[in-house]
Amino acid sequence: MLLLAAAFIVAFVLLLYMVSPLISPKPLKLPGAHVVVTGGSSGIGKCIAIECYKQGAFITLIARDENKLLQTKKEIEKYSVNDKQVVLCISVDVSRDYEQVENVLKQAQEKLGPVDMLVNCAGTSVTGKFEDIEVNCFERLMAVNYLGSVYPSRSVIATMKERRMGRIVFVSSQAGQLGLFGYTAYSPTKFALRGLAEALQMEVKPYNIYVTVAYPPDTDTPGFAEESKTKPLETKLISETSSVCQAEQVARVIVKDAIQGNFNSSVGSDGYMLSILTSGMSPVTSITEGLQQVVCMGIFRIVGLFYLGSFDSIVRRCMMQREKSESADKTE
Ligand SMILES: NC(=O)C1=CN([C@@H]2O[C@H](COP(=O)(O)OP(=O)(O)OC[C@H]3O[C@@H](n4cnc5c(N)ncnc54)[C@H](OP(=O)(O)O)[C@@H]3O)[C@@H](O)[C@H]2O)C=CC1
Ligand SMILES: CCCCCCCCCCCCCCCC(=O)[C@@H](N)CO
Repeated sequence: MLLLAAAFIVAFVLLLYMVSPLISPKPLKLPGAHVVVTGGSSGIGKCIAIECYKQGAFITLIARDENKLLQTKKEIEKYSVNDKQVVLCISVDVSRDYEQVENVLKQAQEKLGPVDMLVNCAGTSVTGKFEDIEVNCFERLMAVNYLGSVYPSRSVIATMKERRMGRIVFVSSQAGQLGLFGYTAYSPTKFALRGLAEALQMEVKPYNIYVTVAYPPDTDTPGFAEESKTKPLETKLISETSSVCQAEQVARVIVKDAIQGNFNSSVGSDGYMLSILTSGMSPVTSITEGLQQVVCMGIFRIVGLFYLGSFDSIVRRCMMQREKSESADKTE
């Protein structure tokens, strides 16, 4: 009886593998492709642009600061693999005005052809206690991190559907998979990208367009350095649970997953566990991935509960420390 059950499971898994080409997309060919990277003038976005350029792509960089854009263009051009490659720079705020974003993307497509891959990486972060964060920060972060990904994506999707091909990448964050002390303004903007990505993927899959959501851990970038200046102690201590990654490494993983059309992109062992644990009703792009989720989810929840316990104790310790030093101040 047991043997029969085992044989049945093996046969079922084999069957799944036989149909797996049906759900696994064909890899995108980067040589000669047009890749647009918002936030391409710094940090993770810059490294994604370099990674694609090294593989023969034509690049459009989008960000606000023109000087930073030009400087990055020069830096990227050092990695050219043929003399036809172009790096185009566009200075625009991705979160201000939809028409403007649509216009500049039209111009970019006139120059470098239709967009094969759009990487939404422009983003920013503010940390602090809920009551200490200015109300307009909640609006600004939602505008830049969320709407700033909606606008460029909406601008290129019609052409991608016509061509029956394309890749759209959203750069979320580990803070888009779980909420942590200090991230009340930032986390929701990154969670929002996941909802957008799931709904959009269901719409565009029949058109052979694949959506990737990347969840990087803390990564050594100018943006991270800026964020660290005002980070609450709790957030720092909790984040130290996982180590800081290099932007080059994060970019390599994101580009690889986007080319393959993987819905999920994570880095490191914490990233792996978090992605399995929070896979919910997100689409799968390989049988192996689905099986890993089914088998590991329960175990990772147990691991996760220990993490949550340690985070709670960090927060409690910091609170008691603060109260102690405050009462010491008063008695002085
Ligand atoms: N570094 C980290 O620890 C992590 C980062 N992330 C996410 O990765 C992305 C990149 O982060 P990181 O490399 O650290 O960021 P950086 O601050 O180093 O770079 C941000 C880039 O986005 C551009 N940008 C910011 N706002 C706008 C805007 N309104 N319109 C157009 N461009 C804009 C910036 O250029 P300019 O200012 O000139 O416009 C710059 O090119 C962000 O979405 C971030 O949330 C996720 C997880 C971890
Ligand atoms: C089984 C479950 C394992 C859970 C492990 C959890 C580890 C939590 C560490 C979270 C670090 C927060 C990253 C935010 C990065 C970010 O987006 C900003 N730095 C942007 O500037």
